[in-house]
Amino acid sequence: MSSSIAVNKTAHPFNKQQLESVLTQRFFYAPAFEIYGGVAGLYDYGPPGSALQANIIAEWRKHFIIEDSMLELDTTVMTPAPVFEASGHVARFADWMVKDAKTGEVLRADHLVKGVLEARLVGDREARGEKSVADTSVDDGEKKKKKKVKAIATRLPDETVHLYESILAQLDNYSGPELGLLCKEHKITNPDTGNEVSEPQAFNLMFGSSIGPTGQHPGYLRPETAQGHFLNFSRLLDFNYNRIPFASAQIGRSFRNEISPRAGLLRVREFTMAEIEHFVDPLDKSHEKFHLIKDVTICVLPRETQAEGKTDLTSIKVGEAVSTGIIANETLGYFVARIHQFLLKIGIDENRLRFRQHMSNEMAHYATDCWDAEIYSSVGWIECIGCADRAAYDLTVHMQKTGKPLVVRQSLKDPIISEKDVVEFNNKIMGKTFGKDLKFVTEAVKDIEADEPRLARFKNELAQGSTTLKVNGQEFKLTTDMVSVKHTVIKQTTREFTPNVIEPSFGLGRILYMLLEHSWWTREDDQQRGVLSLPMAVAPIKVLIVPLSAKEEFQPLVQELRAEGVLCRVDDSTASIGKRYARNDELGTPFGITVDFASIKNRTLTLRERDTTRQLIGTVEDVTSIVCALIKGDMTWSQAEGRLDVYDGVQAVE
Ligand SMILES: Nc1ncnc2c1ncn2[C@@H]1O[C@H](COP(=O)(O)OP(=O)(O)OP(=O)(O)O)[C@@H](O)[C@H]1O
Repeated sequence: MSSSIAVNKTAHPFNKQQLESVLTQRFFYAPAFEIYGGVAGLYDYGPPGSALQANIIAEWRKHFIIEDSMLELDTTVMTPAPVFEASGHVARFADWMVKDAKTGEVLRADHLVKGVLEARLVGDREARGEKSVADTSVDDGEKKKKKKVKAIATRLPDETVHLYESILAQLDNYSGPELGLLCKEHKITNPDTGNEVSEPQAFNLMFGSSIGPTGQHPGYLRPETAQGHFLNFSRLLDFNYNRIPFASAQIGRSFRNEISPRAGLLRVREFTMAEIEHFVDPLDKSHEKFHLIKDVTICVLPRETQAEGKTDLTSIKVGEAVSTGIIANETLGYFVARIHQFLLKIGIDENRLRFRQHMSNEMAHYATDCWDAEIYSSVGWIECIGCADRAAYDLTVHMQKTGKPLVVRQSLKDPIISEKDVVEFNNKIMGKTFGKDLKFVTEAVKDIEADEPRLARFKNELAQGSTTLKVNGQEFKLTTDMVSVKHTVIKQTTREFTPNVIEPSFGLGRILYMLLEHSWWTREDDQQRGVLSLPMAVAPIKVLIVPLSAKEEFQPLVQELRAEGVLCRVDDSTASIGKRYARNDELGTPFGITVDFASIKNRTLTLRERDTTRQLIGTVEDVTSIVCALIKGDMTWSQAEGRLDVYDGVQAVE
C-alpha cells in the first residue's frame, strides 16, 4: 500500500515478548488443550490466526496452483504402514535424542550441541568486550518453555572459536554417533543439571496407529503430504492426457512426533503443509516458463561456502545460478524463484530471506540438489520451505513394492531404428531334448544374448554346427536345429521412463510466524502501541468499522463489504476510539471507518489508514466505493488521498 507519509517502523528494537503477548491476547493462536495443561507442540489458531492462514493459503493457491495449472489433490492423512516402509520413513524418518545420564531428561542431540556451543561463543565475545552477554537456548523435551543456556564470559582460544563456528555452520550434517562424539570431545552436558548425556539414539518421528478393529493393519499419520501424490501418479498422468511435465499440489495436515517441540509455531507436532510434486523427464529438466523468472535476484548460501565454515551470502540472478551450475537445473531454479516471489508477495522481508543449499551428505542419497528457503527471525535463520530434486526415488520404491508401473510411456515421433543379433529358439526340439532343464538352459542363452562379446562367440560356435553350455555344473549341447542367431532390424516406437520429481515443500505455520515477526513494529511516539503491517492480501480483517453512534449508517457499507467477500469487523464496544484503533492495529487491519458526531448530519464517513494513521473524510457512497477499491488493489492510498478530504478531527463535508 503506498502512502504519502513516511512511517519510521524501525524506531524501536524488536521486542519478541511484546509481540507474543499480543498474539496470545488477540488470539492469533494459543496452546491447544490449555485448560487441561496443554501439550507441547500442539496449537489452536483463533479467528485472526485462522483468517491469516486461510489468506496465505488462498495466495498460495493463486500463485502456484492457478498460475501454473497444477493438479490439486486432497489425499488421506492415515496411511498404511507398507507405504512408509517403501518410502524409507519407517527405517529413517528419525532424529537423534540424548538422555541426561542421571535424570533421564530427553534432549534433541543437535539442538543441545547448538545451544551449548552458541552460548560459549557469546561468552567469548563478552570476554573480548565485543558484545554483551545474552542467553541462548536449547529445547527441553516436553516442557513448554525453552531452557536458557547461560552464556558465561569466558575467553576461548582463537582456534576453538573457529572450530565451534565451523561445527555450527555444518551442524545438519552430523550423524548420531558424530553428535555423540562432539558431546564427549567438547564436554557438552545437559545445561540444566551439568550431567553427562547418553549416546544419541534414533527416535522415529511418525505417530503410529492401527487401521480397523483387529489391530493387524498398522498405519501412521503422515509426516508429509508427498506420498499421496506419488501413489496417485498414474491417475494424475492420465488426467494430464499422458503428458509430462506436470505438477500436483496439496495443502493438508501433517504430523511429526517431535522430540522437543519449541514454544511457538516453529516446531510443532501437527501442522499444515503445502507441497508440490513436479514430475519431469529425467533427460529434460528445462522449464517452459524459466525465461519469466531468470532475472529474479535471490540471496544464496551455496554448499561450497558452508564447507569452508562460512555463512556469507551471495546475491545472484536465478538465470545465472542455473547457467553456472550453482542450482542443478532450470525446474529447480524456477521453483526457487517462484518461492522467493511468493514470500515477498505475502509480506516476508526480502532482506531476511536466503536460499541455503544442502551439503552433499545432508541430502538424501538419491537427491540431486536441494535448497532450503530460510527466513531470519528472532531465533536466527529457520528453514521454512525445502525445495529438492528427488530424482526418480519415490516412484521407483513404490513401483518395486507394488509391482505397479509408475512410468511414462511416450510414443516416439521418430522411431529409433537399431540392428542387433537376436536368439531364436525351436521350442519343440528344445523341450524334447532338455525336459526339466529347459528353463535353466533358456535363461543361460538369454544371458548370453544380453552380452555382446559372448553372443558373438556363441554365434561363431553355432556356425560350426554346435556349442556346449555349462549350467549348474552340467553340460548341455546346443545344435543349429535348436537355436539360431538372426541379425534383426528393431524399430522402437515408444519410450518408457520413470519421471524425476522436483519437490517444493512448505510449512505454513513457520511462514505465518515469520510473517508476524517481519510485520510487527511499535509506534515511534509510543513503544506500547504495536502495529502489524500485514499486506492487504493476507490481513485477517480488512476493515474495522467503528460506530461512535448511529450504527445504522453502516448497514449499507457492511452489507456491501460482506457481499464482496471482504472480512470486516464491527467494534461497537465501549472502549475509546483510540483503544479500538490500537487493538485493530495489532490485528493488522489496514483500514478503519468511523462515523463521528460532527459528520452525522452530512452523511459522511472517515477512513483511517493503519500504518500512517492518516484519516480522510467523504460521503458514505464515496468512502464505500473507495474502500472497496483499496481492498481489491484497484486504488492506492495516495490515490484515495486525492479523492477524499483530509480529516483533521473537526472538518466535516458540507
Ligand atoms: N515440526 C515442525 N513444525 C512446523 N513446521 C515443520 C515441522 N517440520 C517441518 N516443518 C515444515 O515443513 C517443511 C518441509 O519439511 P521438511 O521435512 O523438509 O522439514 P525438516 O527438514 O524435517 O525440518 P527441520 O529440519 O526443521 O526439522 C519445513 O521447511 C518446515 O517449514
